[in-house]
Amino acid sequence: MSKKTFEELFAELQQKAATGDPTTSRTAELVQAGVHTIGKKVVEEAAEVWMAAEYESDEAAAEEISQLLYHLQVMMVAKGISLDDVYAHL
Ligand SMILES: N=c1c2ncn([C@@H]3O[C@H](COP(=O)(O)OP(=O)(O)OP(=O)(O)O)[C@@H](O)[C@H]3O)c2ncn1[C@@H]1O[C@H](COP(=O)(O)O)[C@@H](O)[C@H]1O
Repeated sequence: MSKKTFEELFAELQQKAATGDPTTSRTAELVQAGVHTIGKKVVEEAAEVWMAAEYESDEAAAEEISQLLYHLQVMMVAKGISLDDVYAHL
C-alpha cells in the first residue's frame, strides 16, 4: 500500500495539473475537463462514502473517503485554492 500525506498528494496533483498528460494522468484529465465535471465526481464520491459507511465495511468506507479526498483536492487545484486557504476555515 502506498502511503502519502494529504500535503504530499496535493503537491503531486498541482504538478500533474500543470505538466501532466491528460491521456495518462487522471488529474490532468479532470482539470482539463473543468469544474463542472469535477463537481459531479465530488458529489458521486460523497454519496459513495455515505453508502459505504452505512452499508459496507469500514475498509470500503475508508477507500471511498480516500477517493472523495482525492477529488476534493482536484477541485482545489482546478480552482487555484491552496491548502492554507482551506485550513484557514478549519
Ligand atoms: N489518489 C488518487 C485517486 N483516487 C481516486 N482516483 C480516481 O478516481 C477513480 C475512482 O472513481 P470511480 O470509482 O468513480 O472510478 P471510475 O468509474 O473509473 O471513474 P469515472 O471514469 O466514472 O469518472 C479512480 O479510477 C481514479 O481514476 C484517483 N486518481 C489518482 N490518485 C492519485 O493521484 C496521483 C496522481 O495521479 P494521476 O493524475 O492519475 O497521475 C497519484 O498519486 C494517484 O495515486
